[in-house]
Amino acid sequence: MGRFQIVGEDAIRSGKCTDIYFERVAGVLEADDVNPHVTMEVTAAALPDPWGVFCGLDDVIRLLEGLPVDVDAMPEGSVFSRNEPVLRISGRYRDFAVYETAILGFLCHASGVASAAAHIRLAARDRPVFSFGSRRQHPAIAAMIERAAWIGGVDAASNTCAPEGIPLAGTMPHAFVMCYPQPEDAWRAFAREAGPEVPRIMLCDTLSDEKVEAVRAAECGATAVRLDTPRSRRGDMRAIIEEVRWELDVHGYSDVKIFLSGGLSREDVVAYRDVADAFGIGGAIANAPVIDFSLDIVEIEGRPYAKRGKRSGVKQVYATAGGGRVTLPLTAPAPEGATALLSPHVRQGAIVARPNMDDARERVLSRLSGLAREG
Ligand SMILES: O=P(O)(O)OC[C@H]1O[C@H](OP(=O)(O)OP(=O)(O)O)[C@H](O)[C@@H]1O
Repeated sequence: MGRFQIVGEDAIRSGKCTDIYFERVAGVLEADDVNPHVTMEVTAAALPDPWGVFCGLDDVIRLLEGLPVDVDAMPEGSVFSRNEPVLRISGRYRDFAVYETAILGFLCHASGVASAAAHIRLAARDRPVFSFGSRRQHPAIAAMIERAAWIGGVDAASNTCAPEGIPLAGTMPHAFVMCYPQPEDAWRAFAREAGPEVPRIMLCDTLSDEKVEAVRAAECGATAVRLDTPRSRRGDMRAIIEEVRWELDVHGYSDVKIFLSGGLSREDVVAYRDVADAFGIGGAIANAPVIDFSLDIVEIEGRPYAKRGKRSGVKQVYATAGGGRVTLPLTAPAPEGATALLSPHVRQGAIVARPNMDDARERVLSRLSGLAREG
């Protein structure tokens, strides 16, 4: 262990970050010379919503690279439903059993964040959504959080360790405003000194009423005002936003946008999307419930075999020509005009297809626009 309570990449990669029961049974299997060829599938038996967004595959592939296994999976950014296999691994059990903990950890967490981001992206309609929640999670996983949020459809992320290519967004902390004698001094300084690429979004709730500060910030050069108070206004927030909008308009600042943040939930986004112009979302994305994926044997030595509650046999998920989805045994003929969703990613340890973050995001956004059209 180093300076922080963090498990290093080497420990994860070598299978040392695992549940102890895998190590205990590995010794038993080895002593008995038992090592069957198995296929295991990743499925979620229940979801917090009717659909989720599959994410975390990139890390799983990097983890399994070099092992004598085959991996087939849906592409990252695929929308999936309960009981649909999103990934399958084939190989000799002892060769990869110890990685189950890390495989599920990668997928459960990233898919939970991506799913929450996608549901909020859908709820926000045309309003921009920014990921502000890396401070709600361990800093060691900030890149994962921001990548999953980006794939889920947010428009930008706040953490400077977000993977390259994700646009960064941020305004100013309350502490910055409080470093100056008055908020106006802080806003003027920001308007004067921040780089030309930085939007002049002024935080307007530090000392006075939001509508008073909003008009003053507009006078100091704000292009948008950030209201970070929904959490503390206990049900009056909509009236406050409308009042701020009114005051900005009557004072000649109808082009100044209203940016909302602070403890926002998906329900808040629905409630305020007609009066707020953009949303900064922290915990509702970063602290999303994980997807409860499990990794189960469905075939041993070519024979369908599964524990109670799981369907035996290797499966394929098809997107049908009519826009539906069906899960069938891999041995069954594909429905006419259907597209198979699980495709090869690793063959005997060699990566044959690598996820692309932006393609994954496009996949989500395209599905969300379909869902939005369906209403
Ligand atoms: O509330 P969440 O949705 O989880 O989003 C993260 C919050 O963190 C920041 O506020 P914070 O009060 O921590 O700091 P600040 O006042 O300096 O911005 C940011 O302004 C959001 O309000």
